Amino acid sequence: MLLKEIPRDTLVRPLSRNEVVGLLVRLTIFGAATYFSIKWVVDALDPTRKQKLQEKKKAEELMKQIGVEGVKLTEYEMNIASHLVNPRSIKVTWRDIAGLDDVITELQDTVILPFQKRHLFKGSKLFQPPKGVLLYGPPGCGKTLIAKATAKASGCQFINLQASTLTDKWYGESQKLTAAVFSLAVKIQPCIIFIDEIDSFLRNRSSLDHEATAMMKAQFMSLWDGLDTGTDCQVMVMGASNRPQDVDPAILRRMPTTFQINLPTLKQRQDILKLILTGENLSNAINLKEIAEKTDGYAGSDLKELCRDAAMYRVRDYVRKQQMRQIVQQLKSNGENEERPVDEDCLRPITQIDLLFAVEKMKESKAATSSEIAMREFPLD
Ligand SMILES: Nc1ncnc2c1ncn2[C@@H]1O[C@H](COP(=O)(O)OP(=O)(O)OP(=O)(O)O)[C@@H](O)[C@H]1O
Repeated sequence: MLLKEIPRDTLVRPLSRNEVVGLLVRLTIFGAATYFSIKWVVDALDPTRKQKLQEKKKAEELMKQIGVEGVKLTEYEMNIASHLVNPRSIKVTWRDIAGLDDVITELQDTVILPFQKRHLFKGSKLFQPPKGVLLYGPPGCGKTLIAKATAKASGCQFINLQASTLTDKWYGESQKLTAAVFSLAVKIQPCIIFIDEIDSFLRNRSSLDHEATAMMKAQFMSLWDGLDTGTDCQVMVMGASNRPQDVDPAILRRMPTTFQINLPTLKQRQDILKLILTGENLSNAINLKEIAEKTDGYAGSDLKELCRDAAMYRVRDYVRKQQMRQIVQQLKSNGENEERPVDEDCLRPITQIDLLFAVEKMKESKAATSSEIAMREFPLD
């Protein structure tokens, strides 16, 4: 029907109440349908939608596990929450760390006590847990172990933040995620934000930095400073680094509490070996001091690898012995194809010779890798 065909009276007369209500209902339905259609199209076009849904699900499960319920999280906080570690699920305790008693005692006094005895320190800015702690030293010496044991002992929530979580995102997203790290930590406090290899994440700022990276670092620092405002804020950033000299000095200033975790001394190596071999079937003639003496310059992770290797020799021996027995049994049964069960069913104990073999093997592989690195650093042509 054309507009001019509509009677003039109908056009100029005021609308009745029912007509206004009907118009409003139609407009509302149309608006809602348009909104949901656009939202559906935008969601369908979002390349990260699937990942976001997975992260949301994981985050919700983790929040439930750690007993934080009824806290409303934004989409970005959900993303960060998927990196939460339930302190109760952490297996590492102080007893799993050998030779670092001094570091552990100091950590207990300066970091864990203020978290555990919150009521004693309430209201005082001086007795808050430090806002930043740095663990530094060569690789494989127990920094990650210490961070995990700290989270377990303090009972704090633990955000295990990977640099890539913040840096791999689209332009602008990394800043929103950085903000979410701190806002989430405050919502679920007491909380430790752990950043392994902090040197690669918050390294010396340079003019070569991408604009987004530079902004993210500046924002990280200002949010970190913001934690200082409340006396009851129980959030701490804990960084671990093999190369503290590469960490931005402005970041280092924010981590005044530092713990140096060096390569283990002779006594510490002996303690680490003893701990690693606890519960294993060892021969009586084991002399761990001799092994510790032969492993100068080895990290805790090297000692673990060495013990694993030593333990494997007896497995190889066992398998060979089994094979020999089978051959002998087959020969004895004069070609009868019948397979007899092999009686011996346990491994022999780990011996000193196994450990010494493992030391020699590791020395060779260390020499080979260091000469390979030297070749890479000083190419022949
Ligand atoms: N003091 C120690 N006591 C017991 N085990 C140790 C100790 N130090 C290292 N280890 C062993 O070495 C492994 C690696 O240690 P960890 O990951 O904590 O080292 P890291 O210093 O964080 O190394 P990276 O810098 O490479 O991350 C541990 O899982 C543990 O088995």
